[in-house]
Formats: sequence, C-alpha cells, structure tokens
Amino acid sequence: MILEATKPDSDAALDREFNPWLAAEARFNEAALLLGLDDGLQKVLRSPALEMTVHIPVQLDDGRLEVFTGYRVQHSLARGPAKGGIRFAPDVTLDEVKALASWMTWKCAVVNIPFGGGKGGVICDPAILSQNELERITRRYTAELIDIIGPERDVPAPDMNTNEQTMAWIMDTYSMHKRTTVTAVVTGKPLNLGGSRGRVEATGRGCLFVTLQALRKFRMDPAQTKVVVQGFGNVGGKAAKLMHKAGMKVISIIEWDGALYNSNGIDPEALMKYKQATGTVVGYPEAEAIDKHEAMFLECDVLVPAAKENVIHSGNAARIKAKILCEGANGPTTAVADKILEEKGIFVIPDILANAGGVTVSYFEWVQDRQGFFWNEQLVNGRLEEIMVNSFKDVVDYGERHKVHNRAAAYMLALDRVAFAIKLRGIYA
Ligand SMILES: NC(=O)C1=CN([C@@H]2O[C@H](COP(=O)(O)OP(=O)(O)OC[C@H]3O[C@@H](n4cnc5c(N)ncnc54)[C@H](O)[C@@H]3O)[C@@H](O)[C@H]2O)C=CC1
Ligand SMILES: O=C(O)CCC(=O)C(=O)O
Repeated sequence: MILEATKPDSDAALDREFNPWLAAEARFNEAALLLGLDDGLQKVLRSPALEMTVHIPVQLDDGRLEVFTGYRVQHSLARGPAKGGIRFAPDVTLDEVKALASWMTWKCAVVNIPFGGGKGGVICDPAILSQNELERITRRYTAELIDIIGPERDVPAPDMNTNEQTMAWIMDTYSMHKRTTVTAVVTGKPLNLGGSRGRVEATGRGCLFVTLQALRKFRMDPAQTKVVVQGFGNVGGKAAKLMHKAGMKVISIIEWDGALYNSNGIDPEALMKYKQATGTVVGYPEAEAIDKHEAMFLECDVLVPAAKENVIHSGNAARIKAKILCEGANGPTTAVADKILEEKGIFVIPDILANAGGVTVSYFEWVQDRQGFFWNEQLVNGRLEEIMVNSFKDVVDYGERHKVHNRAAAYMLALDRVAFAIKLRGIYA
C-alpha cells in the first residue's frame, strides 16, 4: 500500500520502480559497472538461461475445468544446478520470477554454495483453493517441468504459499515419472520424506545470525535492541521467535490485516499460537492495535521486512527510523530507495545475504538426501551459523575495502564468483 501523499511522480516511474526485473537489473548494472565486468560476461549474466511458461489444465472440485499459468526460470547454472523456491500467488508475473531467479544466483554465490539460481511460480489464489485442488495444480505443474528439474539440474523449494506438503507432492510426482524415489529433487520436504532438521526455521535463524553480527559491529546490546517485524509467516515468524529468544524486544509485528505494538516486547510464540487458533494476529490481547501502514516507521533498532517485495520505496524510505535493516523478504527495498537509505546511514543487510539461511539449509538437505545420511539439528544449525557469519564478514569487509554499501558489495562479490566460474568452465571463450 502506497500512501497517496508519498507516491512517486508518475505512474510510469512507479511501474519502473516496482518492476522486480528492472530492480534486479539496476542492482546488477551498478555492481557490473563497479567491478568493470566486460560486456560479454554482462550479456551472459543479464539474461536467464531458461524461461519456461506452462498452462496447466486442472479440474476444480465443482467439476469445472480451469487453466492455470505457471513459470520456472533458471537464471544461471554456472556454479551448479539451479536452486530456488516456487510461489503460489494471484499476482505472480514472469518478470517477478525472473528477478527472483537471478537473486537466487547471487544469493547462492554470496554464501558460496554450489548452486545456480532458479525460481518458479503459479498464478493461483491458495486462499480460495482446496487442498485437493492445490495438490492437482502442484502435480500437473511438476509433470510439465519433468524435463528441466532434477537433483543435478534444478532443485525447487518452498516460497510464499507453498510448504512441506507441496514439496512432498512434487517429490512424489517426479518419483512416479522416474519410477524410483528421488528425494533430492526438492528441498524443504517433511522430515520423514528426506527433509532436513532445521530447514523450517533456517531463513529466520539466518536473519538472527546476521543481525547479531551487525549488533556486535555497532557494539549494541541484544537486550537493549528493539525489533519491528513485517510479515508473520515462515520467515518473519521464526525470525521474531529466535530474536526474542536471543533477548531482543520485538516491539511490533505487522501483518496484512493489522499491526501490533507493545513497548515491553511481544512474545512471538504466544502470538503464533493465537494466529494459528484465530487465523489472524488482530485482536491479540497482549499488545495494542496500531496502524499497519505506520508501524514500519516506528523508532526501533532493527527492522525486518519479511513479507513481500517493494515495501520500502521512494515514497517512504525517508521515514524509516531503524538503524539496521535486515531484509528477510526477497526484494523488499526498491533500487531507488537504496540511495535514500544510504544517505540516512541505515545499515542494510541485503536480502541476498540476510535471507540466505533458507537456501543454505536446503543445500544441507540436498547433501543429506544424496548421502542417505541425516544430521542432527545441532550440526545443521552450527554449520548454518558458520556460513552466515563468514558471509556477513565477507560482504561487510568487501564493502569497506571498496567503499561501497553492503548491497553493492554483496552483488559485486556474487557477480565476481559467478563470472569466475563461467570463465573457468570456458563457456565464455
Ligand atoms: N520461506 C523461505 O525459506 C524463504 C522466503 N523468502 C522470502 O521471504 C518472504 C516471505 O516468505 P515466507 O515467510 O516463506 O512466506 P509466508 O507466506 O510464510 O509468510 C508471509 C507473511 O507475510 C504476510 N503478509 C503478506 N502481505 C503482507 C503485507 N502487505 N503486510 C504485512 N504482512 C504481509 C502474510 O500474511 C504471511 O503471514 C518472501 O519474500 C519470500 O520470497 C526468502 C528466503 C527463503
Ligand atoms: O531453499 C531454497 O532452495 C530456496 C529458498 C528461496 O526460494 C529463497 O531463498 O528465496
């Protein structure tokens, strides 16, 4: 929601600013220029390797036949199989999936795991579909992708409105076609179907690890740290829970239908129980209701946008008061807003670093499936912490060395790693 008073000048400017593919390109261009990446490599990295659109006929519960449109984009395979989630939402577009796929390429490179980037989406509204309808959509979508996915090719995972159950259906459909059980075709599966311990909390836990590093850098005490979280789903819900456990005060939670405030801190586990019971955070008795459009601009130390793209834009970035922005969502900040945040001196932990805990534990899941040997949660979390802490240090040190902000540093580091792999493989000769 953009407030009328803060709308950018024209609808065309707004469209440009909010188009995720153009936003991804703007960040790519900035990093490529700073790196002095040659034109040929820029061309290779600029466009996705593969864009697939499928139209999926599915019978609805009432007998009607409906056709749903789905996408899978593989942006780069230079460093390994494509990796990235699948989202179900009514407003999915090919440009959005392309942007998300390219962000996966850079994200996997930032945390230095052996994957390229991919992403998928199906235009549908899970809120009005039954479980049976969702299962039929998922299975038919998977069947259409059979030739392009696989443990060595492209390994999907959950994203918005998809979950362990969706991954189980994908694994089963793929396995039926291959006539053997192939657990490593997707990650984010249920534990007893080849899932990894720690995956459900991994993205939020990764947000915690990088936030703790930022607090340490600025000599801030977690016990004195006030946090605002937007989006109380997988990423935001777990990040809030783990930050609360680490001693921080989660003073506000913002959801699509309302926001909550308590200056003494909200207990995210109690709120999650309330949300599971009622379907909403609205009406939670241990916090006061506040304006959901204003909550992001509260005085706080850490803001965690963990809902969707483009929530921080040219019309509102100047109003952010947080000292640290930990981007749990993909693309929550527009490229134009980057400059405003930089001028304000806000320390941004960019999405391709901040939310990389999810794909990191997905990598661990893929490894465990292929080994047929499963790790305990302590080992998963310990290895995740090591990767997130080292990656934070890599990005921040790189930025300080090259005198660029953290997002540019993360992109430069990632582009450099992917370009190096391309050169080594000799694709670019
Ligand atoms: N699930 C994962 O492992 C990863 C997810 N992400 C990104 O994190 C973001 C959130 O993903 P998940 O938590 O998985 O999705 P989710 O569907 O579990 O949670 C999203 C939450 O945001 C809320 N929300 C939607 N619109 C909102 C609005 N306008 N204001 C406030 N809240 C709103 C929803 O009600 C929901 O509770 C997405 O950008 C996703 O791409 C990034 C890395 C990994
Ligand atoms: O776990 C994965 O493989 C991908 C998660 C994802 O889609 C993301 O990081 O945006």
